[in-house]
Amino acid sequence: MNGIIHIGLAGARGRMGRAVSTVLDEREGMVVACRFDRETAPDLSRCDVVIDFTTAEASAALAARVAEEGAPALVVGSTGFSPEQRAVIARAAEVAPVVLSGNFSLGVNMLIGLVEQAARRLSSDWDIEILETHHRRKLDAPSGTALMLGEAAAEGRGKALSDLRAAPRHGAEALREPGSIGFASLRAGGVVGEHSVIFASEDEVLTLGHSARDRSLFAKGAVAAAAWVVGRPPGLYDMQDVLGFRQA
Ligand SMILES: NC(=O)C1=CN([C@@H]2O[C@H](COP(=O)(O)OP(=O)(O)OC[C@H]3O[C@@H](n4cnc5c(N)ncnc54)[C@H](OP(=O)(O)O)[C@@H]3O)[C@@H](O)[C@H]2O)C=CC1
Ligand SMILES: O=C(O)C1=N[C@H](C(=O)O)C[C@H](O)C1
Repeated sequence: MNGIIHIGLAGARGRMGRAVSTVLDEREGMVVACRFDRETAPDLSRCDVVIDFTTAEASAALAARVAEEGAPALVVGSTGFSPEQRAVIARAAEVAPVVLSGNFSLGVNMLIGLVEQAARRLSSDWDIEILETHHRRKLDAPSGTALMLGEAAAEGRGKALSDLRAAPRHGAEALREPGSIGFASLRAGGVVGEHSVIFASEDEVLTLGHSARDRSLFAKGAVAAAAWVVGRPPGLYDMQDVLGFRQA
């Protein structure tokens, strides 16, 4: 490896692929060994790690190849996965190190801990609602970040998100279920990514939130994750691991 980390870039022509490319241009010790897109089949043998911002389907297909070939390491930023697609990524993580995160920003990964703590401390008569706003071209909803925040809130309540997640509200049967966690998604213009977690009792409202100003922050986090994951044992990691938040 001669000290240089060889990066594969999946989704290289996309918004995030271009942002990662720009960060790597300035980064010593890392070179882009190959760029993949919809038409190009990746030559995985040329990469130590692939940074992947594509689609849930494309990321699952890439993970299936890693599961077969045992390499390279993966940093997966795509969102909108089905349980089956997540299972394919978990299989890849049995043979190679994989960092999977719906958000690579430091701020959101701090927020996850704060939300978990608030949900744990505030009694269940505080309703929890999660609101996210993204640009008009985003394919999936709720965002991957909103789901991670929902999982943190559910963990604070000692439950799995699947037990507490409210059905989308629409029409006459939309009354709030006590203890549920609701999600709302807005799509507008060029918004990079806004997330709020609202805790509301009868008398007061606590809002914890994060605002992303530029995609480069996700790109910098993904590049940091790539530097961290190369040489790790196989396993499914996330940004809490990369940032060392899980050790404390
Ligand atoms: N974890 C995080 O911090 C962040 C995650 N994201 C997530 O990253 C993903 C990509 O976002 P974004 O860059 O905005 O989206 P874009 O649509 O701009 O880019 C996606 C890219 O993936 C390519 N692609 C699609 N299908 C395949 C395939 N089968 N094989 C290879 N490449 C493929 C597209 O190619 P083509 O143009 O030909 O369709 C496109 O270049 C989304 O899931 C988004 O939610 C985004 C920001 C931050
Ligand atoms: O699609 C995006 O743009 C983003 N997707 C991620 C998500 O689904 O949470 C992260 C970020 O909010 C931007």
